[in-house]
Amino acid sequence: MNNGMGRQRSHHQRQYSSSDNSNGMFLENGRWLQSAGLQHLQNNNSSSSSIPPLQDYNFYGGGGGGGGEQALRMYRNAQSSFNRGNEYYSEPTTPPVSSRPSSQRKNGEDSSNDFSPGLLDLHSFDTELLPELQAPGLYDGSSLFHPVRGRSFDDSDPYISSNKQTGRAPGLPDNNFLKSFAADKEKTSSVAKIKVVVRKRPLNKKELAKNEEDIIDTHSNSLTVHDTKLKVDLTEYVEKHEFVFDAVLNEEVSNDEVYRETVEPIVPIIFQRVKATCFAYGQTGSGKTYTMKPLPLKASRDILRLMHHTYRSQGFQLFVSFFEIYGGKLFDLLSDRKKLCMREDGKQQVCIVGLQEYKVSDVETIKDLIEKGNASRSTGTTGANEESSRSHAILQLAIKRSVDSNESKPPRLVGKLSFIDLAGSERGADTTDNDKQTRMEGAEINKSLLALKECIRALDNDKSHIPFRGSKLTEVLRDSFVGNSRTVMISCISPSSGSCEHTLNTLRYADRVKSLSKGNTSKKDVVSSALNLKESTTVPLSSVLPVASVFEDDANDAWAEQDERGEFDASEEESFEQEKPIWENGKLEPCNLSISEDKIQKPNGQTKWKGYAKN
Ligand SMILES: Nc1ncnc2c1ncn2[C@@H]1O[C@H](COP(=O)(O)OP(=O)(O)OP(=O)(O)O)[C@@H](O)[C@H]1O
Repeated sequence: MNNGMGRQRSHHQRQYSSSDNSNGMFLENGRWLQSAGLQHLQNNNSSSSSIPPLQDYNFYGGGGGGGGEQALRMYRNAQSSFNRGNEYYSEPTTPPVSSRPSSQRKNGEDSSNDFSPGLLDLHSFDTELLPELQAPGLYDGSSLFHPVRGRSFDDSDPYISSNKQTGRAPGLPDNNFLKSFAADKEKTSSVAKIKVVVRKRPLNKKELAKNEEDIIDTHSNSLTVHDTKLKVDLTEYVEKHEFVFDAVLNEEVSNDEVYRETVEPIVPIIFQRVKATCFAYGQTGSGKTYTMKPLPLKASRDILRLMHHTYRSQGFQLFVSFFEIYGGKLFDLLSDRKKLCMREDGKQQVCIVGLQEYKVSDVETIKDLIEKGNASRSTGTTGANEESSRSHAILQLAIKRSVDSNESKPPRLVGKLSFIDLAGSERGADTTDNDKQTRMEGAEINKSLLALKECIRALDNDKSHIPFRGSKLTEVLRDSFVGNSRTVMISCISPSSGSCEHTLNTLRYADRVKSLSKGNTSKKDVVSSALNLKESTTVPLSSVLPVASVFEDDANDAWAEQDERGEFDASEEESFEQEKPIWENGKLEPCNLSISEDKIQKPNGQTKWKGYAKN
């Protein structure tokens, strides 16, 4: 865990930083905001930035003629130019977090412009999705341009109000709106249920100092692990393991690209009654927190953009909650680590009683909340990571809407996007120099990760009973795997030879999750396992020859291919299916893989393996 806000780095101490350490938090903001590509948010006084004129990019493909992809590209272009201009939506009427200490907040405050926490409980219907997205007159077009009754989001939106002044009707032209709504529905069904992405981090200083080698070769959506082993006669040989995923991101990929590949495609479908989850899995120190930390802020920025633009006048509201599971118990990270209870209602929906939800309408407030939550997380030092997450942290962005535009009733959940930064998993061997509490934490963490694996296995085997109750983590994750849900798993791996065993475990785990994907047949599973079996080939280390480094060039080539990948949709699932015969027919068939390997030594001690066929 690398969120050092307001935290001391004393060994074996759990730090529960209080949220009032805002100065430290803001000082540290810059570092991770930069990694999130949101450095413009660093200046807390920047809320006066002017709002750029927005055009209707018909984000969901309205306009016909394959407009979906084009619209998405235009939207992305708009986003990047928007970001380059260091501008973002802000709600000047929303007080910053720091001005409203939790002690002064009253539960149930319900001003749409207030930074108002709400309590999640069993009676608020929060866990049940709004049955159908019903914009008034949506399909008959009769009242498309009638603003919803009561206070809707755009009432306080400076951009929208300026539109009103210029006489432009709120809402999109009806044809486009209807088309885009229909396209939304299509879009929802076209996004794959489970997407598994692997991210390889660079070798760190410790690994370089130990002369550990980079044993992972990445391609566009596959990777090879070069596992050096010893025979009984102590001669070394290399075993190669090939894996195929939806995407493989190498050490040169930025957090922005990670977002584009993983979360960005699922943001729009949250408005279509979908619960989506993005979680990072991997050994301690593999980069889970580094990967997960920027994602919620980027996602909220896009959600707010959609709320302000595509879905304006629809009465959507965004709520943020942030809690952690530590030692099998739940703590509210936005409410002074208040202990929470998890309950199941009659419909087997999991409710977290007492969890504070904050209604938010600008990126700045969300940033402050995320900072506050991160500063309250439990971290500790393990043998493998100085700032290791000792908890599973769950940040949820919930989109809600008032029923029948009736503001007196609590808003109902439309969709939800959950981000889970899983605690680092450790082997017993890694814990030898840790104290008892750290070891017990490790055991608890391993238990929940094991429970997660059991659930995945049960789902994989179409078992009628899924052991979600095996841990708090799996109870929380339950709606990620069942019903109208989408899951993105980011498997983080270290490239170093010293982590080979962990890396293989992570990749096998990810392979297992991938096999849950919609449309995966047993045939595919067989192919998949056969694939990895066939491609585990051995090469004597004596054949390894040190030659000049071509590492940089190769990596760049690989990433030119990666960059050209379009948005993630069902066709990716299909292409995954379609790629199988290619694999079987020899593009990466065993003969290609068993050709002798050249091990190329880089000046910095990294190694580039060559000799496989690129796909
Ligand atoms: N892709 C990356 N590029 C550069 N540095 C990275 C990358 N991934 C991780 N790191 C660095 O590696 C270190 C460990 O990363 P991080 O804390 O995210 O690991 P973790 O998997 O969350 O560990 P734990 O499970 O113990 O919390 C951090 O210093 C982080 O900055």
